[in-house]
Amino acid sequence: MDKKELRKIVGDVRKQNSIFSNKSFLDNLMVPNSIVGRESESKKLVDYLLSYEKGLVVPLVSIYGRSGSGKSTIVQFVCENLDLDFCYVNFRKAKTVFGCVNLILSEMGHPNLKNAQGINSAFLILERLIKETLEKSGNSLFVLCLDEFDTLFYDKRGKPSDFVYKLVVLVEKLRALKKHMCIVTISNKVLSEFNLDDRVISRIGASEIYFDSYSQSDVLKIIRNRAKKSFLKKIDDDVLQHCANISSEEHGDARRAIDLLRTSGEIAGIENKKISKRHIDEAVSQLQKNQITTIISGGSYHFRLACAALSRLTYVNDEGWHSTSDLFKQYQQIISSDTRQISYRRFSEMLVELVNSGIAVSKTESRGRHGYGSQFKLSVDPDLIGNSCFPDWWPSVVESKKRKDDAIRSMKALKSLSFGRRRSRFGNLYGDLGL
Ligand SMILES: Nc1ncnc2c1ncn2[C@@H]1O[C@H](COP(=O)(O)OP(=O)(O)OP(=O)(O)O)[C@@H](O)[C@H]1O
Repeated sequence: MDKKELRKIVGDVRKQNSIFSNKSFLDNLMVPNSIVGRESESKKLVDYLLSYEKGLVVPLVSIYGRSGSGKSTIVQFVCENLDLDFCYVNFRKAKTVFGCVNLILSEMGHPNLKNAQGINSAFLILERLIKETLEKSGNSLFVLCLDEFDTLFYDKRGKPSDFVYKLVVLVEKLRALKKHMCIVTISNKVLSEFNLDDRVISRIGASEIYFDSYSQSDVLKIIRNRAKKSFLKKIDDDVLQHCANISSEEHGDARRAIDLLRTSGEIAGIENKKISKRHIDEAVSQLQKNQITTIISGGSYHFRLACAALSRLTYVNDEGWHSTSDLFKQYQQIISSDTRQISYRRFSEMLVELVNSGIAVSKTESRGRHGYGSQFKLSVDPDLIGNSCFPDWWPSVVESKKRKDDAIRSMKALKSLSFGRRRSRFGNLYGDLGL
């Protein structure tokens, strides 16, 4: 790249941003100054937390619901506006249980620990940091918010339940000092779906707050508010409605709506035009492409093979649902001969990862006397997945599909031709027979 090319990139980016007055209102990580609705969920959380004023707070509150339903936002908004100390951590970046502990420590200003230092010493440090924080502020309640709590349970070798147990023990230790701590877990799943030990379940109780998906009109209110603050010119309401409709197709998702609004603004900015419905539609495909590329580039070689196996079967056979065993066979065909295969069991876990990342959906189906088995279906375009996984290999799949389709077409043509010929040769006979 030379200076001229860089100048062009800078110009394009400025153009892209030209229609915004303040893009920070379209940042999904920012906690807004005001919240649309969600009074009853906020009240429930305040009820749980403020019960410390009467001497007892529940050790754990589980917040759960669909993505983009405002869980993280409401938890942070409530914590920021009450007299308490809190630490908000998103586990998304952690790969192990120990990594999760390190994320908490780092959020509290402590350098990362090495695995060899062990989880017990990590918890001793955490206890000290929490006590110091409460002493410094004079507050009596510390809230530990653990977002994307499910990540903890992806660590098959670690002991997620033990991690939660240690946190609950910490709550009890603080209680003995007349200080309080509440763990707030945030996830798409209900707590009972996690594999927690009985000793943990009996201690944490069942304090849950469910966040229902937003309705289309809730989403519209949220983006109307953001659009007013972030764009230089007013956006037509039918464009905002289109954006809210798309973001509520599956379930009301405020995050998706805000992302769509920002991306369509960037596309319209490059074209130097006002945002229209077309820009929203283009943003839909651009975001999907970006999301898939991020997931796939972050996945292991075997994860990409699992994606490729599902894409190939879907694309070549024009079929939706595929069993684990068919997908495993496909995986074995695609994998390069010099690479060691993963086991069938590990492969089925990988298919679950595919579902968790939103690339596929699954269902359980009866196989008669062979019990029940899982079936998987791609939720995005196979061409997009195939190309993102193995761009050198995918064209050969497209080519083989083309050959297969051509062969089917020729067969059909041949059949109709031979039938036509037969008709013409026996035309009179058919006619005489009234056929
Ligand atoms: N009630 C609301 N009022 C204003 N903005 C909201 C509201 N609910 C959600 N948002 C905005 O929508 C986006 C997504 O919200 P949030 O991250 O809280 O959802 P979530 O339920 O935690 O999603 P996920 O499960 O995917 O983490 C954020 O930009 C947030 O500011």
